Amino acid sequence: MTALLEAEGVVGGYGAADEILKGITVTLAAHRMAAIVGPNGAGKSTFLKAIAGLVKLKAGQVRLAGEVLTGLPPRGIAARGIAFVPQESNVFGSLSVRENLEMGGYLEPRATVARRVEGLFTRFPILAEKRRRAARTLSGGQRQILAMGMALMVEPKLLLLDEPSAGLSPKAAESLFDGIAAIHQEGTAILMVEQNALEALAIAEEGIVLVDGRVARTGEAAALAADPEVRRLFLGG
Ligand SMILES: Nc1ncnc2c1ncn2[C@@H]1O[C@H](COP(=O)(O)OP(=O)(O)OP(=O)(O)O)[C@@H](O)[C@H]1O
Repeated sequence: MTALLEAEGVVGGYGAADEILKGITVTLAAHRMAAIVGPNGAGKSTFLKAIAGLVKLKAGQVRLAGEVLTGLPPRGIAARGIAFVPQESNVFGSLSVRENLEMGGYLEPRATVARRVEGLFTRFPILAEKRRRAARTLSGGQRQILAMGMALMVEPKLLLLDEPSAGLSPKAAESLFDGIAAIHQEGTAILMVEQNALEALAIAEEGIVLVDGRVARTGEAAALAADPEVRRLFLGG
């Protein structure tokens, strides 16, 4: 079986600091969910951006279903089925919830957009309830749901989530993780970077521990979360 996502020997970073990622190899099968965890500054967010085409690769390759993505602009990568939800500024504050969702699908035919918006309203009743409200009036958790909803408007094969629970209360984070688990159960592959490592590993199937730009451990998420050495060395106890 061809892996959905293959990152091979990925080296990259920003400007002069072009080796934040020091050779990362990761694969993800279709419909699977992996959580990327590890200490601050390990390069977790940078790795997601490298997959999305927002960080230039100095070496290595990224493939989706066997097709090489390396060198494509972010738009080209998105068109092939990868949707990236950044940590911040991921909704249009002055637009309504419905308009934000419509923006997410602006390249799709109108009837498709209408159908998918209705589907998201069913999946996330809070979005239906607030459909006419400006996105800036939503709570942090609701805004993250909306940002994921916008990404889902193109029915991506792979959803990249950059610290979706950042800044949320524990209760809001829990509810957000329920939403992410539901999206995954409906068949979308997810690669998620999280500070809330144990919560993320609890809903993911696979775990990837990044430390200083390298893969320190990979494995079944539940096994990693239960491993005392992983907890002590990489997850802060
Ligand atoms: N736009 C940028 N320009 C230059 N350096 C950056 C930029 N963004 C991040 N870095 C640096 O890259 C390194 C890795 O950052 P990254 O955000 O990927 O880490 P992380 O593992 O996601 O950790 P955190 O949870 O703290 O965000 C850090 O040293 C950071 O200072």
